[in-house]
Amino acid sequence: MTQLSAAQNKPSDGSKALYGGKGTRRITVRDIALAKERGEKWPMLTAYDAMTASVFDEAGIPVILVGDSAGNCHLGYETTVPVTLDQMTMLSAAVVRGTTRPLIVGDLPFGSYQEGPVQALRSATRLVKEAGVGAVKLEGGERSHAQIRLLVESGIPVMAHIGLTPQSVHAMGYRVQGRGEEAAAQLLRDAKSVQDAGAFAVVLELVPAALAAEVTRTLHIPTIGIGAGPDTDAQVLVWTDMLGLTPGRVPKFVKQYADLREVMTNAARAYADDVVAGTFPQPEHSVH
Ligand SMILES: Nc1nc(=O)c2c([nH]1)NC[C@@H]1CN(c3ccc(C(=O)N[C@@H](CCC(=O)O)C(=O)O)cc3)CN21
Ligand SMILES: CC(C)C(=O)C(=O)O
Ligand SMILES: [Mg+2]
Repeated sequence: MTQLSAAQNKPSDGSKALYGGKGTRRITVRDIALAKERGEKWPMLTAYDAMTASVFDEAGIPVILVGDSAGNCHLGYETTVPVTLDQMTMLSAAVVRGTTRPLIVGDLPFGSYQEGPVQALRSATRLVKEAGVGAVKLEGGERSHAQIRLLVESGIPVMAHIGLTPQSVHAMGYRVQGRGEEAAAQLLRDAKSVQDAGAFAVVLELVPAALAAEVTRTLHIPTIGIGAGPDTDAQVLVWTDMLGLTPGRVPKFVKQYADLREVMTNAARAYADDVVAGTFPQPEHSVH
């Protein structure tokens, strides 16, 4: 085992960076903290299954979020609201099994932590013990302070999530947050509150770029932006959005890096055409 060297300010496995580093052991929240000190930007992606997660591991993605966006991106619901803790436990366990290097963060679904800190600890404990995640994420700033505090005191690293919090869609819609003086001040209070509660990082969703930059300068924990401009410490995207697999509209902050829907549709049609024409299977696909 190599020792963590705070003096050299490097990840403990000797690799140079979260992304592009060569280490094979799991990335920890300590490595994430050191990246902010180095001023290093890093990428996060969601994943909901072992196979997709193994691709992102191979690509060097250092942090994978098993998002409750699995609700609309993997399970066919309209929103994230119906997703259950049982479902998140199963999907998180698959992502852990499919990876060796990335830190796996399990999203706590709606209804699994809002009752209070004790419920939050019971839910987070399932993701840690049954799925094997290295951290959990929950939505809310000041309103989730007590939950974050108890989880952190209990030894579970917590990623916070403020700005647009999709589990509250029925109350807030999918609107930009932190616009105007009052709302900006509230977002800053939320950011400081989750940091004070012990969160190791915070997602800023759909907030004005200048405000996200201010939060990033103010906090000592890393900020992870989604629709929050270029000046956060990290970025996150939903994997089916950036690879062109999400059915229907995607948020305008998404950059699409591939069109997997087209690739898969063409492949399925080519296979179907072969079957109908009798050109698949060929002798090499048969046993004799
Ligand atoms: N496929 C997918 N991608 C996501 O990024 C995502 C999910 N699902 N599900 C959970 C949450 C919900 N998110 C959303 C959903 C909708 C908008 C949206 O419609 N935004 C408008 C802008 C609204 C405004 O300007 O006020 C847009 O057109 O992008 C944004 C984020 C982000 N998360
Ligand atoms: C969009 C990210 C931050 C998320 O919470 C999810 O994918 O569920
Ligand atoms: Mg989520």
